[in-house]
Amino acid sequence: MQTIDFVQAAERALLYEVTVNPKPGLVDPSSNGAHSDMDVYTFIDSAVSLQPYLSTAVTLAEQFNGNRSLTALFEELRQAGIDAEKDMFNATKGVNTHKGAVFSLGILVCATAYLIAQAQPITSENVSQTVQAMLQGLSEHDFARLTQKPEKTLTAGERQFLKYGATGIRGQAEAGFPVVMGIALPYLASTTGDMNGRLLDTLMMISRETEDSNLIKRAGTMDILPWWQGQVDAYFTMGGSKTEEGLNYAKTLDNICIEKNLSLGGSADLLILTVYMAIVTDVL
Ligand SMILES: CC(C)(COP(=O)(O)OP(=O)(O)OC[C@H]1O[C@@H](n2cnc3c(N)ncnc32)[C@H](O[C@H]2O[C@H](COP(=O)(O)OP(=O)(O)OP(=O)(O)O)[C@@H](O)[C@H]2O)[C@@H]1O)[C@@H](O)C(=O)NCCC(=O)NCCS
Ligand SMILES: Nc1ncnc2[nH]cnc12
Repeated sequence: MQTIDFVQAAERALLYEVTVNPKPGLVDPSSNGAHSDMDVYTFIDSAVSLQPYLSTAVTLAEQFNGNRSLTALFEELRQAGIDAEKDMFNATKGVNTHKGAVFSLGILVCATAYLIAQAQPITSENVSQTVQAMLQGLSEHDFARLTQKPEKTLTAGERQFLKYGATGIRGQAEAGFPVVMGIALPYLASTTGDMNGRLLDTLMMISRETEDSNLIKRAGTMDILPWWQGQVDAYFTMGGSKTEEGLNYAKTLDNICIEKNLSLGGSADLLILTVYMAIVTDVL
């Protein structure tokens, strides 16, 4: 059986993501992007605050009675995730750094620890299938009674489901994270060069393929998605992180995002998941 420190892998993934630069609209060591209330130190504090929760995700998986449905494992994890969100907000003094990651990374840590506990290999196919089994019926459950919820209390993801039918993070997770497993991880594996460039290009690739509810919320329209795809295509046409022109364009995109108050929080979360998977499958 493989010996993997899942918590360390998850912490590395959180810290690698915030370090990558220049990320358009997002926080990194050279820019706070379109976020006036946080910086890279806020993310370090947030990442460290999640350690106990990530350990709990491993323990829940290891102690799970395999005769029950995996949806029961997710329900236990979700309770722990709600507490972890509070720890995160305490650590960041109320700023939302890793709300999406608490959910998504917790699921991946739990799914990978479960596979090892069941003496199964960690492959993207196995992880994706385990996640799908854990989250079966999630969108239907969460979106079922939204029309009865007071308008003011709706989250960005809930609003976008009602307005556009976009299932956001829930849809992505329930499908076993296809952008991570099918696009981002193979893409990262195919890249060469320095770590920062490889991860920056992977983030840009992810953002091209994702309905990022953070981007849609900030823009106030789904029309932002084709516009953003055009920007990413221009970045890659210039050679991406491999050329000075491409890197300068990433900086230009950061300035455009700051000016338009746009951010790619959902894509950043998917990069965290991709790095986590890359570490536990020896791609990185
Ligand atoms: C399922 C939960 C994630 C809760 O979902 P919720 O409906 O509360 O939130 P969403 O708006 O759907 O988005 C959650 C975060 O997921 C990230 N994300 C967005 N799109 C995707 C995607 N396509 N794939 C993966 N991940 C995605 C994103 O996180 C990042 O952005 C954050 C900032 O975004 P946002 O929250 O929109 O913005 P604000 O904080 O308001 O500030 P501004 O930046 O706009 O100023 C950043 O932190 C990243 O992490 C989305 O934010 C889960 O939390 C859950 O299950 N909660 C418990 C709920 C529950 O059980 N309720 C009980 C009834 S069922
Ligand atoms: N680097 C980052 N900047 C802003 N929001 C994020 N959510 C996850 N990572 C982020």
